[in-house]
Amino acid sequence: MYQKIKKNKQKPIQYQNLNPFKETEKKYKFYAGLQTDFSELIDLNNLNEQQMEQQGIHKNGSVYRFDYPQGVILVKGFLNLDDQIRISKLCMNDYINQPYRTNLFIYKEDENFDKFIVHDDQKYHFNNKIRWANVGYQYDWNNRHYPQEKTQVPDPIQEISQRANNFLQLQNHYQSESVIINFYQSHDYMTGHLDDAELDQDSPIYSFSFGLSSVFVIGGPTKDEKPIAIKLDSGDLLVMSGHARRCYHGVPRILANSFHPIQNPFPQSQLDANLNTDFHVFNYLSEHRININTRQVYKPQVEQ
Ligand SMILES: O=C(O)CCC(=O)C(=O)O
Ligand SMILES: [Fe+2]
Repeated sequence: MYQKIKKNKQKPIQYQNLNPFKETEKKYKFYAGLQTDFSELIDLNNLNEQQMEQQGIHKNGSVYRFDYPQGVILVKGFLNLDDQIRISKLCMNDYINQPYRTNLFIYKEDENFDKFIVHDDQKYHFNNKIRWANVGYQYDWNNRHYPQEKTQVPDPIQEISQRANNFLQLQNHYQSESVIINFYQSHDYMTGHLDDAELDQDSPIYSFSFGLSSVFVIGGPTKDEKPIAIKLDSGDLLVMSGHARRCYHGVPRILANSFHPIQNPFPQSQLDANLNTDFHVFNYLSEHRININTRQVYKPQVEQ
């Protein structure tokens, strides 16, 4: 199911008796002038072994498996910076064009939208009205199902999906069939939802993060279960497998000023008149977040 990425209206929700899921979303949302308590946010860069044990998190190299919700797996730094820039550039330049679809195409606001354009050495432009793009099987909004028609999932996205599945060995055959690419500005958020449109509710969702870090919340099959909140950084792979595939999740917060790759590929000394698009993509990523999540819509042909 696609969720509209929403602009933050900057007003705390006032209702009483919020369910536990909404309560957590509210806690992490950005409200101008209000401080957020991040003390319960799980940042795997900063947890020691004892804290991980207390929270039911099992580490093996860069892979973190969660007891709750069962089936959540986070691989830190799964994609290196080159991959992050290469794939983000494709999202911004290619995957927003026909035959793929975006929210603008569906809502017919403006089909001749601008795409990512480098104006000059210093500037880039991306039409921020584009909130999401969909490649692969196209979800039919009017009839609320996946139609048979489909575009091809582009090779670079197939490749990272296969790489994720091979790395974690979650199932023998994984076919990336429908992919949503979300574009977030720094005050955007995505409300809690289930991804329940796919007939295959058992194959994992592989979800890749690019650019600004975010607060990702995931709870249970209803909003009555209190979710956990995990910090996702650029390059991370978040997996919703098994039980977690059917759990409510969302992104209540994008964290401003949080994109700090260890090595800067564009040191000032190398910046000259030949600036390439990669530099602009890098700058875009320091002010925005891109998420790619891939689903298998139908059951794999070959049984496990
Ligand atoms: O942006 C994210 O990390 C999650 C996106 C998501 O849940 C979705 O597109 O269904
Ligand atoms: Fe989702």
